[in-house]
Amino acid sequence: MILDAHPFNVNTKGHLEIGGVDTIELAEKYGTPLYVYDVEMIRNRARAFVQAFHDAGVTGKVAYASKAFSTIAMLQVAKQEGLCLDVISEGELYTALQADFPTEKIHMHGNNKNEAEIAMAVEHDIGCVVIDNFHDMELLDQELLKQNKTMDVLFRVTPGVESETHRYIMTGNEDSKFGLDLQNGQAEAALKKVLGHPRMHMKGLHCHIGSQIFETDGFRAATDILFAVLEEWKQKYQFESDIINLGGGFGIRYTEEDKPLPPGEYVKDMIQGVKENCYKYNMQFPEIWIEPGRTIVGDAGVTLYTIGAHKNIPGVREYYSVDGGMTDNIRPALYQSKYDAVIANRPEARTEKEVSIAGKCCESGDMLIWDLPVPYIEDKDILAVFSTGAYNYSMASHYNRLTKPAVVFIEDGQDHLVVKRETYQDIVKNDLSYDEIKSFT
Ligand SMILES: Cc1ncc(COP(=O)(O)O)c(C=O)c1O
Ligand SMILES: N[C@@H](CCCC[NH3+])C(=O)O
Repeated sequence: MILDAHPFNVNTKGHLEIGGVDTIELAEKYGTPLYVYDVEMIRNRARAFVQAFHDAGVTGKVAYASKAFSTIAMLQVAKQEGLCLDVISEGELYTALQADFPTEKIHMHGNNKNEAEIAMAVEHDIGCVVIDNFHDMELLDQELLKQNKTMDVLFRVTPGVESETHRYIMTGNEDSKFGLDLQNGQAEAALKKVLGHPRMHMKGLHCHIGSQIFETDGFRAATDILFAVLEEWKQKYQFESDIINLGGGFGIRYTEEDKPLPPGEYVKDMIQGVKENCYKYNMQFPEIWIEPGRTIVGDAGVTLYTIGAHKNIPGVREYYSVDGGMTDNIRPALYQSKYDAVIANRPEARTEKEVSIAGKCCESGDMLIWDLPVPYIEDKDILAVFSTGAYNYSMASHYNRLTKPAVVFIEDGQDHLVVKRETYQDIVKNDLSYDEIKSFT
């Protein structure tokens, strides 16, 4: 049964519940589509990563990759759990500042950081900037000079490891827009520029090999490559890395087919890989940093939709449409991602047929789930799609002028609205009418 693959219960009314709260009541109270998060699950994931370092007696930093789901309340949860934070844009940094996130725990990524982003990072004395290319380095240097400050930096490098994942979420391979290339000498040329630099303090290497990865081999391979380079740099430049950042990318369960490792397993294996390399090259043991995004929030999130139109094409397919779609979950259209779902008002009912769940956008590709086993379906049933906590709200759009759904957190058996549903006024608030244009000229 689909429900068995997901950590949610059914209450005495026979309804799906999240953190002890009835999803049907949530749908009635807040409307649909609705993103709902079980905050205890988020906290447990964060704690599992932190605990794994603690258990191993190793200094590690767990930075939540805020791109997965960035809202003020979420970043406050990350802060309460003592995590560090990755941001890749002014908007993500701004959200962190609004959440009063300790700036020294913020790391800035991005393959095209602009002057304003770098200036903001320097102004707020964030923990470090991850240099992705020479353009970054140049801008950072100028800004540090201007503000008369210093900054810790890491280099994001592409180790040339191909992770077993969709091509669009693979990032550690050589042919990637991200990072300084290790093979062709780019990273070494960058190192020469920062060594002994008065304002940039080179702290170590970073790599992120991809996303939704279920085994540890890729991380191990990347670690070996990073250390081989570090050994060369130690010999040539007496450089030793204080930090090794192995990125994020740990897989979660979307459907039964996905077999994720517990967070601690990834960490244990990474630590082992770093230990072996330090021993091999007789190097100091660096701090190990990781950057989980999806694993922290992914399966803690569920999206509730109301089922509307039904189209049966006998012998071909039965479609049910919901009141959201690619605007609140672009992943099936972008990566052919698969999702599980149940009818939240009768999640345990016997399945009778397979149907496909369509969104309401004007795109044939706006499909959320193909061939979902379901019981009988009635108009206005509530569909709960699992594992929508990462890269759904954060990648939402206004296509077809749909408003972005509200976000509700469930904690201690209580529901809290943490992002209001957008209104149509929100949608047009930046539009200028012809009357307004004329008044400017
Ligand atoms: C540099 C970096 N760190 C961390 C992450 C988070 O990845 P995930 O959400 O798969 O853990 C990403 C996104 O893939 C990334 O690009
Ligand atoms: N957004 C992607 C992953 C890429 C994350 C950032 N490098 C997803 O939904 O799976």
